[in-house]
Amino acid sequence: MIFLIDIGNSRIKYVHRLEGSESIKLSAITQLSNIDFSVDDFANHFSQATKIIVANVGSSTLTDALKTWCKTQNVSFTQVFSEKQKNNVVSAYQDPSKLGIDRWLALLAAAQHYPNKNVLIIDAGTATTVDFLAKSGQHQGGWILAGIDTLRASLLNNSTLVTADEQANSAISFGKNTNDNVHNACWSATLGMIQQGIGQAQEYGTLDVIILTGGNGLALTELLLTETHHCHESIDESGYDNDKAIAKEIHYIDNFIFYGLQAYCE
Ligand SMILES: Nc1ncnc2c1ncn2[C@@H]1O[C@H](COP(=O)(O)OP(=O)(O)O)[C@@H](O)[C@H]1O
Ligand SMILES: CC(C)(COP(=O)(O)O)[C@@H](O)C(=O)NCCC(=O)O
Ligand SMILES: [K+]
Repeated sequence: MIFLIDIGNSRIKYVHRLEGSESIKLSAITQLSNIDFSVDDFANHFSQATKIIVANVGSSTLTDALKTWCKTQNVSFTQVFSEKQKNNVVSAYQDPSKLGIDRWLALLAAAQHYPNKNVLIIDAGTATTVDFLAKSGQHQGGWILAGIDTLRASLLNNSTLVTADEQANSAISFGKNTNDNVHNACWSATLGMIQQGIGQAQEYGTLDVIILTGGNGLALTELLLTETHHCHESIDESGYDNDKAIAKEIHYIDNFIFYGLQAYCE
């Protein structure tokens, strides 16, 4: 059984490939907090593995241990790294090896799922990243912002009277207590970056697809759909659409980077 593993700075996520007859399907995602996962867990999770393909943006401790474990179990181990080019995708980075492998894999997945389309990718995890892939396959770069939880933690760790709960549902209305002021600002700032990213992407022409993924991807997709007009809703008296559609398609895909990892299975 082939396992595809994505190690982020907060959570480890993995799927295994369901070798079907016609097309390769992926299992549901298993998601574990990094603090709840260690060498002792490998046998529990990967005992059926014949091959492991891993992408890691965290410390190498886990991947070093996993590589050793695979050797003892006679399991094939491959760790993937960002490249200058793969298939028709070309990295924008001056040093392509420095682009987060999760971002690189999402670019490959976007090119495979939406060929010849302008695609904006938002991966909302420990950090919220934005990447723009032009229809030519040329990555145009992006942004890295502290993720929703990271924004909140940075504020709490650097102030005295500011307090906030661990998690709160996503909202961007003005808060009337400290907790809501902190939480709603994190969501509003992140949504604002996404809206700025849409504007930057539209400089390259029609934005065909927006993909959101990552732990906070679903909440941000819902916010984007409700808070931003995504269709021609208002025509002013001059008859001009004064509200350009932001994209033809907006999708939340929770296991998006695993499709990019698939490109390294062959
Ligand atoms: N059930 C959950 N467990 C942990 N984090 C969650 C959960 N649901 C949403 N999140 C949010 O997702 C973020 C982690 O997303 P993820 O994409 O797994 O991060 P990374 O790839 O950086 O490890 C957390 O910071 C938190 O804000
Ligand atoms: C920005 C990231 C930390 C996001 O990772 P995550 O939020 O999934 O932990 C990761 O893509 C990364 O480590 N990037 C390297 C720096 C760069 O992409 O320029
Ligand atoms: K991630």
